[in-house]
Amino acid sequence: MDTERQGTRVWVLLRLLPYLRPVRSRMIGSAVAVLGSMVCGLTIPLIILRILDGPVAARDTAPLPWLVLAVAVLGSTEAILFYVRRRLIVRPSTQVEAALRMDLYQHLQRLPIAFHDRWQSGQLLSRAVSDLSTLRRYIAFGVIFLVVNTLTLLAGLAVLFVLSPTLGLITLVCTAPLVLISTQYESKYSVLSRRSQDQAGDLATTVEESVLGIRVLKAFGRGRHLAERFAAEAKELRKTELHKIRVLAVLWAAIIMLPELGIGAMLLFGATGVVEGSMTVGTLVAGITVATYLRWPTDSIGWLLAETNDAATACERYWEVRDAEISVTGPAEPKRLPADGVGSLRFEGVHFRYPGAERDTLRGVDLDVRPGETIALVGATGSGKTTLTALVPRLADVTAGRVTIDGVDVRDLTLDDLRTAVATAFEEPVLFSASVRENVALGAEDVTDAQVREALRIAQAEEFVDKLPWGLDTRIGEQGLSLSGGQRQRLALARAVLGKPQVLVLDDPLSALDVHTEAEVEHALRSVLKDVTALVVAHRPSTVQLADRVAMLDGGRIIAVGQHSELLAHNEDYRALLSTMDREEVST
Ligand SMILES: Nc1ncnc2c1ncn2[C@@H]1O[C@H](COP(=O)(O)OP(=O)(O)OP(=O)(O)O)[C@@H](O)[C@H]1O
Repeated sequence: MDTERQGTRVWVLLRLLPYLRPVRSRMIGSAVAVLGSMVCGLTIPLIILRILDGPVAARDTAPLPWLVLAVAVLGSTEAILFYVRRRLIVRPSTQVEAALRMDLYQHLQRLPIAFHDRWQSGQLLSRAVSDLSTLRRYIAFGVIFLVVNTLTLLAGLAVLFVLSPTLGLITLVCTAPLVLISTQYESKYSVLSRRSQDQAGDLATTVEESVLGIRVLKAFGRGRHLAERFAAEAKELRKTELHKIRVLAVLWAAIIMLPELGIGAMLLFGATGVVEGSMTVGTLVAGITVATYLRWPTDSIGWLLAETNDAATACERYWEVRDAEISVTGPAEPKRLPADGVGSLRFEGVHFRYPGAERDTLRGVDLDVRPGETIALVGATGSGKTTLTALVPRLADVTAGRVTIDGVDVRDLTLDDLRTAVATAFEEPVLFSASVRENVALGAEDVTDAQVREALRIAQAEEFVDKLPWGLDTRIGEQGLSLSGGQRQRLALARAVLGKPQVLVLDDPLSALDVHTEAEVEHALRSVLKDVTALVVAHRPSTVQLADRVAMLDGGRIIAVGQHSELLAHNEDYRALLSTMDREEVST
């Protein structure tokens, strides 16, 4: 890895510092505790040396109890400090993880729809969950042990050199290659381990898809095709797992062999030294004990460096999302909607281009939706209807031109004011696993039951909600799966009208419904649209019938505006479009 890249990786980790600041005393305390425990561990061999070269050599047991007591005290302190480290670090590491996760979540809420269109939800989920746990583990363990184990290794080698340069040199000769080998193999292992996780994820997706899509697969007789895909993926995963085991086998062979060779060499040179009188037994035993103590710090360095690598990758993935620009923001000097506003909605010379697209999706749209009027937006698929409606609540911003409500550019309003004035319902009603009340209020504060009931009444949903086992308190499952399509749509409409918005933007609420349910929702829509300015994307002639006027979009431009009957009588393109809508309706 080149130096510049290394530098960037260190930088992404350093960007965590502001999150660590509030917990720095506990982190430092934890590092000091673990350092203290290592010092205790390294001091014990020195007392063994004193025992062997003192009382044992002199055959004098008098100082023995004190020295043994010192070993016991040092041993217990080592254990207690280890415990203290763990206690000190648990809270800060989870606190940092929670703060990072909260900031990520808030950022995701504020990022524009264009961002969410580009990113797979699985990617965001894995960053919010597994990458942040990797970081927590690194903060709680990796970074502290990387520092402390390096210091212990250096201190241990220094002790060995002081005891006997020969023993020090032997340990150094065995330790250096071990650190190198483990660093190299750990990074190989971490690449393989990432690959096997990805492959296991792909395998799980194949299983999930084949279970969810079992009807389609059976109906089309494609079970065999998927089984072959599964077998190929499982084979790849097995290959990676075997590769992982081969890498681990080499690594562990080195981890076991090199220190044992070192101890063999120490025994050879040390025992010769003892026989020749150039080394005491105490020095030899203490040297071997220190060398044995250094095994964990030595073996772990490669693994801790790999953990650092993983943490830097997790961090990079985290900042990638956090650095994504929030392009839709409130204005520095917001304006207010006029108090006597009537809810007129205008598009003036609106252009819009999706980020990265080569041409504009909307190319100069002018449209005036009068107060209280409902305009149905029709056009061939891909003509830009949904895109145009997204500009009103600022799910995206115009590239040129402007959208105004009562003469005020929507970009001059605070996002809160704008989203109080404009309510939206989408073609696919999204409901959350919560009660009916919570789904309708959707986090709006100070909403009374009477208001929720009124919204349900307007959306013709009160009757069926009252028949649910716990009325407003009935929890509806994820995506409202326990409700019918028409019921879900009516709840989404109730949500839209709850705050009595001045402007309603609806993406055809009738399009995904069967004929019977459509009638129920159509009834609801009539009631919802009565007193509000509305722009409704229409995919069906039945939706068009609900509107006062119709605007026809073609290739990102409005090509005709007028009453349905007028357009039907005089506009050839409109008649052609309606006949395709009719055909689609018959075929659904
Ligand atoms: N996130 C996006 N990034 C790039 N291009 C997009 C994006 N979303 C839509 N488009 C493109 O913009 C054009 C207009 O799409 P839009 O969804 O507004 O059409 P529509 O008229 O609502 O179509 P439909 O009737 O099928 O819903 C299409 O060509 C589409 O491919």
